[in-house]
Amino acid sequence: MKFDVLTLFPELFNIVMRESIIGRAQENGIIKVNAINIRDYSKDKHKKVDDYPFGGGTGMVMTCQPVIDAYNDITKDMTVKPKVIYMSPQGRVLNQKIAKELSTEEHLILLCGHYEGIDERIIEEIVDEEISIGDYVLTGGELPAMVLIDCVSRLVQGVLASENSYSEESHFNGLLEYPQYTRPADYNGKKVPDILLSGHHANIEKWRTQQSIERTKQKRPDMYEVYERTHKKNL
Ligand SMILES: Nc1nonc1C(=O)NC1CCNCC1
Repeated sequence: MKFDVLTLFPELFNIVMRESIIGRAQENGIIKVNAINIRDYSKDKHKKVDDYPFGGGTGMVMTCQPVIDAYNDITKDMTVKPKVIYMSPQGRVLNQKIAKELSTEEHLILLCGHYEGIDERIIEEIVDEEISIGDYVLTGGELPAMVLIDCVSRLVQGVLASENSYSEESHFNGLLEYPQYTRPADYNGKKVPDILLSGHHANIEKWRTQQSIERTKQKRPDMYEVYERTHKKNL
């Protein structure tokens, strides 16, 4: 899976996306993150990429020309144009279900805004979808793009050790994940639940499912309500 990222700060991606699981997935050729510097496409003699908003107002707006030319350049030889996602607080809020959907795409182009925002005509011209990482406002779209790349990439086959790595995680099955423990079995008098030391896998699985249901009910009643509706008979 390939991510082309249109950004004013490509170095952020070159540093963060070469570490840990995502970095290894890139080394193994399973995913590719290609950051493109929008500023390189500016035709302004000072390489400007923003300007004052028509109608007044504070802050600056990213101009059309560099972004559209960057998009046209990276897609000029593509017969099938990849989906373009603009990271924006106005988009649908990213969740595990959306991440799963996006993980089936071969190629995505992510557009990172900066300043107050981008000229609306960019959205009209090249953007297929806006996605938000939450209802708050950041200084740039780079962190949201990295969040999306991370949560989508880990669902791509071969990135994690096995599918089991995420199939019981929070949000994957509509529940929050059960509590996790590792050695030592007794830490400062805090003991690991005996069931986890029993070696009885069926009982362990039952306990874990019950723990997931209970903590979802307690921490995310909104999620629990959906789970209860769809699993009424089993509860
Ligand atoms: N929340 C967000 N999810 O995706 N992008 C988000 C965001 O706050 N973007 C900023 C909005 C103001 N201009 C700079 C970028």
